[in-house]
Amino acid sequence: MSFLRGSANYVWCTTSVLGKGATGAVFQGVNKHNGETVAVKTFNQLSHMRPQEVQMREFEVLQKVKHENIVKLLAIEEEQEGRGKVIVMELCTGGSLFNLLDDPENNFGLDEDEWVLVLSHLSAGMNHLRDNNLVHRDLKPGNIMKFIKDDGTIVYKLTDFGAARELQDDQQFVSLYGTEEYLHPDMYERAVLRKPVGKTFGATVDLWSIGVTLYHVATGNLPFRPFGGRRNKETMYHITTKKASGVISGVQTSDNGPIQWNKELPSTCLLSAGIKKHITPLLAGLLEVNPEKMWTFDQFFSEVTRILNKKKLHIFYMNKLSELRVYLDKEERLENFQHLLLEQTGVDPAKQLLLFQSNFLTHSVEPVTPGTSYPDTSQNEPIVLFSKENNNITLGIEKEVPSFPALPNLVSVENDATLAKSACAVGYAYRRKIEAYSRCSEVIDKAVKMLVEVISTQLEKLLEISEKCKALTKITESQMSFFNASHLSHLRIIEVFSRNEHESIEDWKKRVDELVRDDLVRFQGYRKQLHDLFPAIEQLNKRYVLEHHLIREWKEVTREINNISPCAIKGKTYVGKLKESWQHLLRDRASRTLTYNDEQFHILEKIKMQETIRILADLLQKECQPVVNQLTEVLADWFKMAQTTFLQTEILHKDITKYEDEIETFSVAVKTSQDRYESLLDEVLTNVKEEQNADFELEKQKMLLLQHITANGNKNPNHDTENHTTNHTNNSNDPGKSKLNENKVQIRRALRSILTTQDEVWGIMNENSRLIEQFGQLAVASSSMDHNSSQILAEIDDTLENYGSH
Ligand SMILES: Nc1ncnc2c1ncn2[C@@H]1O[C@H](COP(=O)(O)OP(=O)(O)OP(=O)(O)O)[C@@H](O)[C@H]1O
Repeated sequence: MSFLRGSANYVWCTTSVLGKGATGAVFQGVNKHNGETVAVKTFNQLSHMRPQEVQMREFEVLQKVKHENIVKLLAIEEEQEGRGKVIVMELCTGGSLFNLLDDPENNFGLDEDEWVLVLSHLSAGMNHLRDNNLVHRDLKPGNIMKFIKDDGTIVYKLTDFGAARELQDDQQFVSLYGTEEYLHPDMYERAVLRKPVGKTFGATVDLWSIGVTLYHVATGNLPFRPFGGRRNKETMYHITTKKASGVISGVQTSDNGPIQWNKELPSTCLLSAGIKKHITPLLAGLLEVNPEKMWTFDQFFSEVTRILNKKKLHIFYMNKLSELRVYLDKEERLENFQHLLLEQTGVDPAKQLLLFQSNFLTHSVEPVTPGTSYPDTSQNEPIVLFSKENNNITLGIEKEVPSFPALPNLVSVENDATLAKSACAVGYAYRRKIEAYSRCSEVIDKAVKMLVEVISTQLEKLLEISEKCKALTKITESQMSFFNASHLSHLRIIEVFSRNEHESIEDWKKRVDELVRDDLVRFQGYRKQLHDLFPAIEQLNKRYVLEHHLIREWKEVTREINNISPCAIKGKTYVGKLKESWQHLLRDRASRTLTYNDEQFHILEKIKMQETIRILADLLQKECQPVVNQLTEVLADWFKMAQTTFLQTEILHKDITKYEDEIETFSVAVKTSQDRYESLLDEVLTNVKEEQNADFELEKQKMLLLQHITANGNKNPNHDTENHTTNHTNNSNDPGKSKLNENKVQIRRALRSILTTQDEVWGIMNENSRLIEQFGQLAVASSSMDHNSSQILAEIDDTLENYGSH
C-alpha cells in the first residue's frame, strides 16, 4: 500500500500527520516544483456528507481572509484519484496551542510573555475576521497555530475555518458547531444537552470561546470543570450558567460535590500579579453569560489594545527577594507606578527607594515621564525596590513547587506515560524555581552594588556641598568682621565729633549696635551648625567612600557562599532528560503491548527518571535553597548597615542643603543690614554736621559780642553788626575767626575719614557680593554638569585666594 498521495502541484505522505480533526487530517506535504514544505488538509467521508454549500464555505472563507495572524492559503486542489478537494496552507512548524499545552513544560500554562503574544495575535486575527463579517465558531487552542519565522520570531495564526461563515452585524445563526468545552452556554445547551430551545446565536459566541481559550492557555486547565469531565454535561451547563458575574472558573472536585468558584487566576499559573490585574477583568468580561453584561467585540479589542500598549517593567523587591512586574499606560506617571508598587508590596511611595542601573530611578525618569517611555528593564536588569522604613530581608511567600509523583516499579504502559508526564511537569516547576533562585542570587549582588554606588555618590555630593558651604561661611565671616570693624571705627569717630549726651546719637548707637549684634549672633549660630555637620559628613565619606566599607563588608560576608548560577544550566539539562524519558514511555503507550526487551527498556527508563528526579531535587533543595537562605541571612545584616548609612546620608543631605540655603540668604541679609546701616550712618552724620554748625554759629555770636564790647566800651550793644561782621570775616588776625576755621577743618577731616572708611568697607562688601555670586555660579555649574568635585574646590580656592589678596 502506498502512503504517498498528491494533487497537481503537491505531494504528501500519509505517515506525516500534523493533526487530525472531525472533518479530516492535515499532513505535511511538499511543493513538487520548488520543494517548499506545506500543510495539506484532506477531508474524510463524514465531511463529504455535509451539504455542498457548507463544504464550500471553508474554501470561500480562506480565500477571503488575508492576514498575518490567519494561516495563509496556498492553493485549493483536487486530490488525485478523485478523493476530493484539499486545502494547501503554509506550514506551522510550532504545532497548535493544544500541542503546546500538552507539553509538560506548559502544564501550568504558558509563561507571561508567550501568553501576551497569544493574546495579541489572537485578537489581531479575530479583528480581521470581524472586519470581514466572519464568525469562526470553533475557536480553541487546537485551532491556533504557532508559526516560527526564519528569524525565529513566533506568530500565532488562526486556522480551521470549517465552521466559519459570513454573518452580517446583528445577524444570527442556528447551526451548531464547535468543541463543547469552548462552547457558549447557549450553544452548549442545544448542541450538547440537545434541548430544543429556539435560540439563535450571534457573533459574540466567539468571544466566549476566546475567553475559555485564554483561560486555558493561561493556566493549563479549562476554566469550567465538572467532576468526570465531558460525562457530566448537566453540571457543566450548571457551572457556566449559574456562575456569578466576575467568576472566571468553577471546578467540581468530587462526584456531586460543591463547585469551587473563583474570581482570580490560580497561583500555580506563571503569570505575574502585575498582568493578572489587567487580564482577570478581561476574562470575566468574556466569560459572562448575561448578554447585558457580556463584553462586545469593540470592548474586547479596545481592552486588548490598552493592555498591549502598556510598558512592562521588571522590578526586584529586595526586602522580600521577589520578582515583580508592573504594566504602565502612557498616561501613568511615576506617582502611578509607585502606587502600583504599593499595591503589590505594601511599601508606601514615600518609603520606596527605587534604583535603576546604579542610580536613583529618578535619574532615568522624571515625575512626569509617560509610563510607556520608561527605560527597558528585564529580569536580569530590573528596577530595584528597597523599603526605607523596613530593614528586614526575608524570602517572600514563595510559589510552592509541586511534589514529584511516585513511579511504581510495576510496569503499566498506560499509567507510566501519565505519571512520567506529571513528573516531567514537576521537573519544569523545579527548573523554573532553580532559575529563579539563580537569578535572585545574581540580582541581589547587583542590587547591593547599586545601593553601594548610590550611597557613595550621595556622600561625595554631600562632601561637595559641605565644602562649598564651608567656603561660603568663610566669606560671610569676613563680611561680618569688616562690618563689625567699620562699625566700631564709626562709633569712635562719631563719639569724637558729637556731644555724647545728644539724644539722636544715643538712639543711633542703640539701633546700629542691635543691627550688628543681631547679625553677629545669627552668624555664630550658623557657624556652629556647620561645625556640627561637617565632621559627620567627613566621617561617613571616609568610611564609605574612601575605605569602601560597605562593599568590602559584602564581599567578606559572601566570600564563602557558593555561586549557584551554573545550577540553572544543570536544571535545564536534567529536565530535558525527564522529557526524553516521558517521550519514550509515551511511545511505549502508543504501541500498547511491549516485548520482553521493550519492557526491560521501559523499566530502565523509569529507573533513569527516578535518578534524574533525585538529581533535580538535590539541585534545588541541597544546592540552591541553602545558598539563597544563606544569602538572605547575610543580606539582612548587611542591609541594616547600608540602610542606616543611606538614611544618615539622606538626613545630612537635607541638613546641609538647608544650611546652604540659610547661609546664602544670610549673606544677602547682611548686605541689606549694611544698606540700612549706611542710611542710619547718613542720618547721624547729618545730625553731627548740624550740631557743629550750631556750635559754630554760637561761637560766632560770642565773638561778635566780645568784639563789640571791646571796640565800643559799654555803648550800644545794637551797633552796626553787619558791618562788623564783614570786618570780622575779613580780619585774619581775629582769634574768634581762627577758632572757627580750626573747627571747620576738623569736621571736614573727620567726615573725610568717615567717608573713606565707608568707601573702603563698601568696596570690600562689593567684592564679597561678587564672590558670593561667583560661588553661586559654581554651585549651579556643579549641579548642572557633572562637575568634578576637585575642580570645583580648586575654583573655590582660587576665588578665596583672590579674596585674601584683596
Ligand atoms: N497549517 C497547519 N500547519 C501545521 N499543522 C496544522 C495546520 N493546520 C492544521 N494543522 C493541524 O491539524 C489539526 C487539524 O486541523 P483542522 O483543525 O483544520 O481540522 P478539523 O478536522 O477541522 O479539526 P477539528 O475537528 O478540531 O475542527 C490541527 O489541530 C493542527 O494540529
